[in-house]
Amino acid sequence: MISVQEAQNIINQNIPKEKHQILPLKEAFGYTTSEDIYSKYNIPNFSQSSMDGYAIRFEDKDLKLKIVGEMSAGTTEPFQLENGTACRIFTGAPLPIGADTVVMQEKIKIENNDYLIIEDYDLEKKLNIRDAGSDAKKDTIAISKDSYLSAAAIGYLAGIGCTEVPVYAQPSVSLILTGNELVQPGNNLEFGQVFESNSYQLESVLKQCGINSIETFWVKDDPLEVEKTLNLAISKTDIVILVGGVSVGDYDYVIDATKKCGIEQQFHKIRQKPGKPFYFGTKDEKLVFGLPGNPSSALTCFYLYIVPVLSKIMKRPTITEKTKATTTSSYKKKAGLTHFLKATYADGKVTPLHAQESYRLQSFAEANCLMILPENSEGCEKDEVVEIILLK
Ligand SMILES: Nc1nc2c(c(=O)[nH]1)N[C@H]1C(S)=C(S)[C@@H](COP(=O)(O)OP(=O)(O)OC[C@H]3O[C@@H](n4cnc5c(N)ncnc54)[C@H](O)[C@@H]3O)O[C@H]1N2
Ligand code: MOO
Repeated sequence: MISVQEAQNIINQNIPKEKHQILPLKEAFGYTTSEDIYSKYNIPNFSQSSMDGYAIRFEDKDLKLKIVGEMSAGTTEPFQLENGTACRIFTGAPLPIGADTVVMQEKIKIENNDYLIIEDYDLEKKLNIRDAGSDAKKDTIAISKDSYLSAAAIGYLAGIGCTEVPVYAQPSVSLILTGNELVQPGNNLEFGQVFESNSYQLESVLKQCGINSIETFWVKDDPLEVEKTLNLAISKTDIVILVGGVSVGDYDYVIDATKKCGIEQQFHKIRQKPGKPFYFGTKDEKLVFGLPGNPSSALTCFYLYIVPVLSKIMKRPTITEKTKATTTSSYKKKAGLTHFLKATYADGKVTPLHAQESYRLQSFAEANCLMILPENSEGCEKDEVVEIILLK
């Protein structure tokens, strides 16, 4: 058995190089750019009014100005503004040639229907004008390499006319759920049967990590079936996650199957609770994880070991964050294993929940963090500062 830190180090040493792909802009949300993105246009590509009002030459601000012409958003015909005149203008419209300032319509008076008197004592030259190229300059970097594409970033790229984005590719993932006892929700639960919940939580958290390409297989505790499915999964996808059957029982065939499929074991079993029987292996650039079947153990191991891998491959912000908090109660444990307790965190304080057993998901459903009690500790006292992993 190895320590949590050793397990994390071994996984880190085996993370494959990131791959690149070009995606249509509409599909790029949640990815990270793998190259600098240049703007092909000045945005805005003309001097633009940011208010409904009147375009003027600033030097004319104290004159009575004759209102000539109108510019509305979408006007494509240029208009020349002469001295001593003003032009009606609306938000988003191009500025007439010669105009350098826009006065809001709330700050003027109209005389004799078509004469403008300005009553804006704070008026400054260039007020209410968006300069050409002020949001993006032609042939300069609009969004740099390694930027996370949030909703706003996608909107910005659309606004500069971008249609395709170079991004770090997402790995494809297979999930293999093993167990004779498993039935899908929706069926009657017969004696000895268990509703299959791991695929539900793992598909959800994979999606949260930005993985859409997920192939899910359910197999019986049958050595040949496990081996055949693992061979298929590893030939088709970059990452394979087996669930259940990684322990020492007579029906736990996963470790044998990995050997038969030529997967090189990097480690099996970690000094931690829950999740002690966690397995990690590699085949060429492909990664194989064996999560313990107990749902709480499976999800804890996923957060600890698979979330960081996905975030590194895709250079995406991770959905977990390590920080410190003060305990609201004591918790006792034996030295020997690192414990990850389902807990709630608020205002700098962490409270371990009841129901820490690894078959139970009830407390996990309530938890927003995992509280870490190190291998050699015998627990914690109330008001002690401990490390926690926030789950976003
Ligand atoms: N003699 C020993 N027995 C066990 C040890 C050990 O060290 N010595 N370790 C225990 C620990 S810790 C864990 S964790 C489990 C892990 O076992 P497996 O990975 O082999 O998982 P299974 O036996 O297949 O299942 C465990 C448990 O989880 C339920 N399960 C499995 N898959 C699902 C699923 N998709 N959805 C919902 N529930 C699932 C399954 O029914 C079992 O109750 O081994 C201990 N034993
Ligand atoms: O370590 Mo197991 O994952 O606690 O039940």
